[in-house]
Amino acid sequence: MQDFIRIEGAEMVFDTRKGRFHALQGIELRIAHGEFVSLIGHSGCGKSTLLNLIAGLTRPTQGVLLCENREITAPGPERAVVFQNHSLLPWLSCHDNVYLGVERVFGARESKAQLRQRTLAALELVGMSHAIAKRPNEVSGGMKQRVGIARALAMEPKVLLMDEPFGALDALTRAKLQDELLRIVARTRSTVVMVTHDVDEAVLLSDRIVMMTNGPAATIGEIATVDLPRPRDRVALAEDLGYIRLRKQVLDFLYTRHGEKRAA
Ligand SMILES: Nc1ncnc2c1ncn2[C@@H]1O[C@H](COP(=O)(O)OP(=O)(O)OP(=O)(O)O)[C@@H](O)[C@H]1O
Repeated sequence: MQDFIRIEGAEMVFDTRKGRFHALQGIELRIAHGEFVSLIGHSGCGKSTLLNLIAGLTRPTQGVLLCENREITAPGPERAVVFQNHSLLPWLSCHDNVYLGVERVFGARESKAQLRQRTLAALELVGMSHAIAKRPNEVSGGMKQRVGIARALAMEPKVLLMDEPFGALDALTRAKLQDELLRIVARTRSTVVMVTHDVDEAVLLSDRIVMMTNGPAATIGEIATVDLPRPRDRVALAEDLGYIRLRKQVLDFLYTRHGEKRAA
């Protein structure tokens, strides 16, 4: 399998007012084209820091990150990011929020009609065709998140980087969007790297789950391969022995072997 993203010996040290803070060390990871990889670990272990390195929003203090054999040195349209809080522009309609991203990527070579077509197709993919004229404050949290995902998908990124994309949603909306993401990714065959705190979400969606140790100097502790067949059905999986085993493997890692350190 050809590596699509390669992370070699990545380390991240932040300069803070209290001195240097060693967030990540010795990160080695290879992600194949079309793979869905989750990053899971306790709060503050460095999941977002690692995602930001892949996004090119920050540079590692040591090591190298490559996307298709090219070093990642800055953000690029081939690596779209979806954040927990949708980050839509409040003064633009849902349509225009997506259109803006589409225009940035394809505006130089495509007509306005083509750009509009891309925008509408992406909004349809996430089930938001009915609300294209609404502004973000006129739709629910789950709908805003869908528009954020549509904006990222419409830019046809080679990799979708998601930082707890469903973290701010209620459990039912979250389940619905997870199922939708499963369908979308099956259709688009996107490569996805997703940060999550949610063990069930990680097992349901991923091909591999990257479990991170606690910081400071967090690193990859273990990687679980999720060999459950797709398409996956959350209700059927609840009784699947493979699913239960994987869930336990991640829970053991997080709570038995790498329990969160508590202040005394
Ligand atoms: N710009 C920064 N400057 C200084 N320290 C930082 C910076 N960004 C992150 N950190 C520190 O690095 C560590 C990892 O942070 P990060 O946000 O990556 O963790 P996380 O696993 O994503 O946490 P959470 O699950 O709570 O979102 C934390 O201790 C955080 O305080």
